[in-house]
Amino acid sequence: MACDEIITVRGLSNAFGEQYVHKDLDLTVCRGEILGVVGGSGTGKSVLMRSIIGLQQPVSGEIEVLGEPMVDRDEAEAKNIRRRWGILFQNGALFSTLTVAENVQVPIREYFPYIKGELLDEIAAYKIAMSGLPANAGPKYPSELSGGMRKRAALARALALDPELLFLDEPTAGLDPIGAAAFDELIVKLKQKLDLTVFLITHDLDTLHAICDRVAVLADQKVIAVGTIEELLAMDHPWIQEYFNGPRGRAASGHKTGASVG
Ligand SMILES: Nc1ncnc2c1ncn2[C@@H]1O[C@H](COP(=O)(O)OP(=O)(O)OP(=O)(O)O)[C@@H](O)[C@H]1O
Repeated sequence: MACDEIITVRGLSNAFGEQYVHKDLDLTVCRGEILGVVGGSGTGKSVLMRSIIGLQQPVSGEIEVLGEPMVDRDEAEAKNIRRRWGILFQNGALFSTLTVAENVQVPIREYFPYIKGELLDEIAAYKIAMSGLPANAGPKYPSELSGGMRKRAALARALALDPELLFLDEPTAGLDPIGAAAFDELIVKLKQKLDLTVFLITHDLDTLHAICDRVAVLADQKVIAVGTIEELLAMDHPWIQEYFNGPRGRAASGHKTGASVG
């Protein structure tokens, strides 16, 4: 099937001082897919995500998201584009002094200040339910939630503005295997219901096998390969072989969850 490009990265280079994280990196994400992004620690997965969402100014290269160029956009234009995606940062990044419901309301208040009172509460409650949290989670503070519930609360906030695109940075890190599998299933369900495209950074081999349509591998400052796990396994790159075909990779391929992609 032809790829309807929702994210296009061409010739991207990122550096901190003299240290290059990416050099001439290319990546395409197709509308409707769950793209897994993997790579060793420090290969620049988070920096890549930050570049795509406009939080990291690249040294060079072009980035287009939802048909809009992202590099050097002025703030007003960038703000309009930002409302079309949701982000779940690595640590959840919830505001600790706000309740779950108030956290979910933050982006709605920012972009739709005329939505107030009961309607605002209802939208937040709907997003909280959609993320698989009980209704009584709304008035709780992040510190009163388990790690898994905090992830779901952060997901509810990421879904607040009905995004077309969802960025997830290691969503299952720190969850027990049952919690992680449940989170994977939730992502697939939401993707199908809401027609989402998902950019998913993960180290979790179970997640890759269970829900990703394609996987992009970062190494040597580039995306060295993109494809289904089967396609990647056919490549003889040592990191890919060790990662997917090592003991943990083989175990994960035999323990897929009931989640399916569609
Ligand atoms: N703000 C920053 N200032 C300086 N260096 C940074 C900054 N952010 C990231 N880096 C460096 O860029 C490199 C890539 O970092 P990044 O967080 O993207 O890696 P990652 O692949 O997401 O790693 P992990 O899997 O451990 O989360 C690292 O060497 C890191 O130290």
